[in-house]
Amino acid sequence: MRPLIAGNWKMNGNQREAARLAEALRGGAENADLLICPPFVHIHQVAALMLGSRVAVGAQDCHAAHHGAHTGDVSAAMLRDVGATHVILGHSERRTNHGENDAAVLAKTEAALTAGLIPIICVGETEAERLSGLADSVVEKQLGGSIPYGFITAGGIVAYEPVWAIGTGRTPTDRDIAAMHATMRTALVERFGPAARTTRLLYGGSVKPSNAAAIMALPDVDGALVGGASLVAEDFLAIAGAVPE
Ligand SMILES: O=C(COP(=O)(O)O)[C@@H](O)CO
Repeated sequence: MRPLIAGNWKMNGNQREAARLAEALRGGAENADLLICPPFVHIHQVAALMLGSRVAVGAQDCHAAHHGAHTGDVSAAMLRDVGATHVILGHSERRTNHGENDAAVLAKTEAALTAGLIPIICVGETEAERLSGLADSVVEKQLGGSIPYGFITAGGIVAYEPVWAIGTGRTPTDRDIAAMHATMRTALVERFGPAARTTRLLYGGSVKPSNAAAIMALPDVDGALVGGASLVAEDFLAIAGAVPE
């Protein structure tokens, strides 16, 4: 399957910086699909700039409700309306800073699917959980609790992001990444059947140009979710360029 390199811009950039970064990515990449996920306030502008390009635009979160009295929140339908096609859900920063649990991620994922957005569900263990030998069971529980039926056929995506690798410059060994992706594939196929063999499984956590080729070559790694390096166009394109042909 064609890999996906997704950039999570997190809470960075003003309008001018967002436009400049988006323009620099407009040409896309040879061997991978590109997705960029700006902050909510830049999605409309960036989606307009990307019209007619091979680069998709997504959001970093959505509310579970379609509309209503939810001060400060944004619905999946609103995101679709301003040009988003994807939404990241259950990122560890949302789970930690906003207390989101698997049930909340499940509800948001259902809302995203209803609105016609492709969800990217993030899962991953803390360092303490890995050191205790709990990484597999933590990720399997997150997958079991946050993925609804309909996710696989809608092209839903899963990102394995060990919490301790996010923004730290540290990554699991290639062997550990491959093992976790195999675990996730098995869990998805057991639950959803053979269709889950083509579900994209992304790796995220300190992906950069220097380690992208090795990570992208691993079995069951179908792309990357990139944070810091996605804010520098040359680095993001270099990561996309590291995808094997
Ligand atoms: O959080 C993520 C990884 O961030 P890095 O800065 O690449 O470690 C992931 O969601 C991409 O944003």
